[in-house]
Amino acid sequence: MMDKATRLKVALQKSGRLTDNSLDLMVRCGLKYSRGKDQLMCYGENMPLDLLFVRDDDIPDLVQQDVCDLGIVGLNVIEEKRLAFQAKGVQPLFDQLMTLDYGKCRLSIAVPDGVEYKDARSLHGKRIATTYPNILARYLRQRDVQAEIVTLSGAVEIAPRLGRADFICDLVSTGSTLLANHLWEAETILESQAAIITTPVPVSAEKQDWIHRLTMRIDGVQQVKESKYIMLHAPRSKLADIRKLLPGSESPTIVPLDGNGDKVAVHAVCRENVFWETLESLKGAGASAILVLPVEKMLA
Ligand SMILES: Nc1ncnc2c1ncn2[C@@H]1O[C@H](COP(=O)(O)OP(=O)(O)OP(=O)(O)O)[C@@H](O)[C@H]1O
Ligand SMILES: O=P(O)(O)OC[C@H]1O[C@H](OP(=O)(O)OP(=O)(O)O)[C@H](O)[C@@H]1O
Ligand SMILES: [Mg+2]
Repeated sequence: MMDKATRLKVALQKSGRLTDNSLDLMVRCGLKYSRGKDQLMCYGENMPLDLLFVRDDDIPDLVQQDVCDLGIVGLNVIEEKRLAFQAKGVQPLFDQLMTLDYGKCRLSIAVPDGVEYKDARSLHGKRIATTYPNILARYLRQRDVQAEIVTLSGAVEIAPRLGRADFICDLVSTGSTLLANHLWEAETILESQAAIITTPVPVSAEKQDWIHRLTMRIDGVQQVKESKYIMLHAPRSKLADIRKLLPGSESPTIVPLDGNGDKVAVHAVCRENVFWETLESLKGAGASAILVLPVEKMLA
């Protein structure tokens, strides 16, 4: 096992929307861990990698200050911090390594029911409540709109009812929070999902190697989620039709069947979900003995 200085430190959200998915991702990448007594750290038992649990807003700073080598956080927070650093004349040091397939949401302007909104000019001279003042300020600046930004750290959706703002700029996913608060989504200003950020401060060769391995494993984990392995028998004459029906597959393996010159076995990895409709179409095209198997691990 490597010594402390060579162990990767990864910052994750302590408790919130990204926590379960982030921890699950690490486990799928092979991490076995034991949790510290204070619940603030997890120690990797089979990889030189430890997890730190913090507020998501602190993750870019921890990576910026090189306290952590990697952090998993939403693009919304990354962008807000990047702009906040720039506004203070500080060079943002963290780099974006890769995006992840969860935490998908958007930062949108929302308007109280019954209030009109045509385009960004409708915001002119108004008060807008948000947790993302820098992203909103950039949006307004780019459209030459002057408005007052009311920065709140949470519960932004109730600001109009409290008379603190005319509009809000907040995260939306299903839209149910807006609906419950009598607001409607007028415009999206940023699309977001979880991402991994990394310190560009040079790390040791061992750490770099583990960052590379982790990236490859995450790629593999994200790819297998939708992937299926299909096996079927097909008449040689129908192969072209059947190949067209295999969703998102690269060149399939074609194996002759012993004692049956007309038929072959087709094996293919399909990188998209395989629905019953696809199996029915395959059968209709002449396929038989169709098997669909889950893919557990994949390394490109
Ligand atoms: N409704 C949603 N659907 C999907 N992803 C979301 C949703 N809301 C937020 N997110 C993403 O998850 C991140 C964390 O959201 P959460 O609401 O847990 O943050 P928080 O309240 O700021 O937590 P913390 O206590 O860590 O500061 C957001 O920054 C965003 O990237
Ligand atoms: O469009 P929806 O699906 O309703 O999601 C949007 C809501 O989700 C997030 O809050 P979250 O529920 O994570 O709680 P929080 O406000 O305590 O951060 C976000 O801040 C919105 O309020
Ligand atoms: Mg937060």
